Amino acid sequence: MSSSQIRAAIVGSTGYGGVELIRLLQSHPKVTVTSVISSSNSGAPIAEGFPHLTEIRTDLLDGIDVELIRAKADVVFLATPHGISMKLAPDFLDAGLKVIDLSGDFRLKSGDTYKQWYKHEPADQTLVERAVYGLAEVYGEQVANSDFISNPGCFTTTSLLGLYPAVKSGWINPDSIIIDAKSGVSGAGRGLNLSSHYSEINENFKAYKINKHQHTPEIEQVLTEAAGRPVITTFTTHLVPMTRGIMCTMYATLTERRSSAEFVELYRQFYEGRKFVRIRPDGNWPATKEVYGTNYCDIGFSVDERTGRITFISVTDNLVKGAAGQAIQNLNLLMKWDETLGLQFTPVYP
Ligand SMILES: NC(=O)C1=CN([C@@H]2O[C@H](COP(=O)(O)OP(=O)(O)OC[C@H]3O[C@@H](n4cnc5c(N)ncnc54)[C@H](OP(=O)(O)O)[C@@H]3O)[C@@H](O)[C@H]2O)C=CC1
Ligand SMILES: CC(=O)N[C@@H](CCC(=O)OP(=O)(O)O)C(=O)O
Repeated sequence: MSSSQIRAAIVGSTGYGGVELIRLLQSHPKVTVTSVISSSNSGAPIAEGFPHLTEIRTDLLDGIDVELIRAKADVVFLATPHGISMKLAPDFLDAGLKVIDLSGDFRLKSGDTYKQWYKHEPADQTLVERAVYGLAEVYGEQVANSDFISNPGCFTTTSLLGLYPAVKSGWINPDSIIIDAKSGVSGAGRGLNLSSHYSEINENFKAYKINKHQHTPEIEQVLTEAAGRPVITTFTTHLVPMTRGIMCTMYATLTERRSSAEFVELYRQFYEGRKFVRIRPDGNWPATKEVYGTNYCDIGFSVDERTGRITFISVTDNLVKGAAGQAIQNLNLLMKWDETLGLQFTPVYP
């Protein structure tokens, strides 16, 4: 292994986020996965539960052993549930590892807000402040100067990439924003629960966590920073009978008369040089299949002159840009590599 390469460990490697990290990192030119970790199944070959991973080099699941992982890895991804990441991160950071956490534990800067929305005690405030919020296209510079990244939520990434430039520029009234979000079922993770059974989901379309979704304060935290004043928003999530994909349809009132073409230009300038955000031309709106299996976020616009409102459509693959892909993009930024390393895929289509 050349000195420009690093070794990665994945905790929660038997979940959807962890398995996606394994898949994507197999083709990363500078990262070798040296430890895949399971809290419930250590010692077993990973291919036992995931036959599609038969070819991967590191095949035996390790347990959670900080000393062992420190000896084997330079960076650790925590693809673990809320409440668990906050218990694991301190020891890995103390051991000198870089940590990229996919959970919500370090995203909200206010412990009271975390407690209100996640319904359990927040992480240690010093660690919360140390974590850089890894919305890569917006906070990439801070990511590059950190060793501890809090990867954003999947809905949050999709919503914020679609809204941030418009709020930052003052082109929309942030108080008027409504976010209507839909996700494929893998967004709920691999664990079994009634609401994601086949017969509950198939040929069904349902809203959930209305006005209670944990990504609401995360979205508001970033929009507040963009607007320079407090922003609250309406955010509704729906489950769609598909495996991967998120679409956020978002509405806001314009502060001045502007055309869709002007929004296209504003966004192209804002995201110039950022390969994973693709701005659609006027009159062209993205669909989830057009980003499937990739780290892209595609965004389209439609200004309605009749109502003075704009509709934004933003799509991602929840497991890639919404989770494992953005986590790797953040690793690339943190290592000061090209942010696209190991992430240049063409969407799977049809
Ligand atoms: N699915 C998605 O689209 C997205 C998920 N996320 C976040 O990423 C994280 C992982 O999500 P996802 O992969 O979907 O979830 P899954 O439920 O599919 O997997 C979570 C994994 O965490 C491990 N785990 C559970 N309890 C513990 C524990 N006490 N200690 C250590 N590990 C534990 C389990 O593996 P084992 O039993 O083998 O240890 C399990 O496979 C979550 O925080 C989620 O909110 C973020 C964005 C999108
Ligand atoms: C379909 C589905 O259930 N999705 C999950 C979001 C998963 C995710 O990105 O969020 P966290 O990391 O914040 O859990 C949800 O709505 O809670």
